[in-house]
Amino acid sequence: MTDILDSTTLNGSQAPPGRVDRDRVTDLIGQLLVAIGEDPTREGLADTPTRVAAWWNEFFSPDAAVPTCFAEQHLSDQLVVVGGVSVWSLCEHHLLPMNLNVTVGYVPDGQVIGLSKFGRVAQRYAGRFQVQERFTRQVADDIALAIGGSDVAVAVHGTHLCMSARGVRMESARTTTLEARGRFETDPILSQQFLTVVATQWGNP
Ligand SMILES: Nc1nc2c(ncn2[C@@H]2O[C@H](COP(=O)(O)OP(=O)(O)OP(=O)(O)O)[C@@H](O)[C@H]2O)c(=O)[nH]1
Ligand SMILES: [Zn+2]
Repeated sequence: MTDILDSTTLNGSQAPPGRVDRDRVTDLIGQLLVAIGEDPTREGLADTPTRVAAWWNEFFSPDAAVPTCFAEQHLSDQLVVVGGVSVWSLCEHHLLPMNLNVTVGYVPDGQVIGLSKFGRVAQRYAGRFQVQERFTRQVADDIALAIGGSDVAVAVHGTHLCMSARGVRMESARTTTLEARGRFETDPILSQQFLTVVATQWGNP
């Protein structure tokens, strides 16, 4: 397990993905089809390598800028929670999809973050090979950077196809990760308020 979850990959400093060589991927997918006993020239598969290469190109997100913030001097004590941010990533152990349902909470201190940016931050880190724990930390890091403070909480509810559709085959298994920083770590009332909103948003999936 150590090589899967070591401190290098969990510390949020993962390099952004590089450029996809679509011609090479197309060629390799054709080879993969042969290797698993298929005929890549048959009608139904003829365009599959090109489509799969297009998908890999689409999957890897470009690196994004720091989220836009707006000055709101009078706001310094309000809990803001943005939920329903659902993104698809790929687990880096099996290259199978994971759905990550993200809820972010923060306390503005003189500025607020543009609401769409929570989705953009989540998409940025979903568009690479991931483990849920690292994704959760990376989202928290970016939001903390944007607000220039540490009062940030990120909760992620994950469904991993590598656990549901193969291997141990537990369809209902869900993984929850929570990164609570600053006042979300030290203030039990704020923490409870955030978790109550999270529970309300997630319902009983
Ligand atoms: N901690 C963590 N583990 C993950 C995540 N995604 C997948 N995994 C796990 O990564 C592990 C890989 O284990 P291995 O023993 O190397 O691979 P495997 O033989 O295919 O394991 P099984 O999935 O148990 O069949 C599995 O336990 C997966 O459930 C994730 O986001 N976080
Ligand atoms: Zn996996």
